[in-house]
Amino acid sequence: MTEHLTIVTHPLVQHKLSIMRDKNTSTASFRRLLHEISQLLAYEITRELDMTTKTIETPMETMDAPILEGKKLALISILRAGNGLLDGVLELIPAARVGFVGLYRDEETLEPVQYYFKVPENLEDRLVIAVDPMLATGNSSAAAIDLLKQAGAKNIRFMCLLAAPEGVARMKEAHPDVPIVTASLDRCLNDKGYILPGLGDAGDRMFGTK
Ligand SMILES: O=P(O)(O)OC[C@H]1O[C@H](OP(=O)(O)OP(=O)(O)O)[C@H](O)[C@@H]1O
Ligand SMILES: O=c1cc[nH]c(=O)[nH]1
Ligand SMILES: [Mg+2]
Repeated sequence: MTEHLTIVTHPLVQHKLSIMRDKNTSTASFRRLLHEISQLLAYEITRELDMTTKTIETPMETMDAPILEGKKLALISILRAGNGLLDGVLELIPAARVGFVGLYRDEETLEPVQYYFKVPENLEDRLVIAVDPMLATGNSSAAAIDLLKQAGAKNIRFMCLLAAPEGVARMKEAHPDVPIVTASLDRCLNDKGYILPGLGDAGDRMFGTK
């Protein structure tokens, strides 16, 4: 991908996102819509995957059919809210390897606190797609991508549902080589680091906590 930021403006994505933003939307609906949107974002983030061909026999004749090239992908969920995007993408790319980076944001400092890290081997040979619905200050995603690079990842893309301009700028400074695919670039952060207009705390809304 060449663009640093891609906003998926497809009407289906935007319609589903508006329902998710509504504070009266239930936990069950929120989770289902995030699952659906994850697949539409996956369609965009995988648009330029490298292809090769394989010779196959159709019932009619022989053909060189297009297939994905290279090693399998690695999908990395930034816990816990990343899991809301993970399953949908994994349905589309069932052979992908999966890793987890456990981070939560300290509510006072807005700095990420790491509690877990487990990723597939040979990250350097894989396309790595990191997923987290919210890019707010960018501290969590920048830290997660630091860890993935330390583990060897070289070709990384980041998928989120909502991005704040502050988070996009932070990512561009820290990781200019990591393209971001999002459903929306929102207005700004509030003084507690929440995205406006946003949708609240994605983890709490999808898991019914708080
Ligand atoms: O860009 P930032 O300012 O770092 O904020 C974004 C982070 O905040 C949320 O996670 P949270 O800390 O709420 O943890 P959770 O996923 O366990 O709910 C979200 O899922 C991101 O990981
Ligand atoms: O608005 C925000 C910001 C960070 N994390 C969330 O879940 N929501
Ligand atoms: Mg998180």
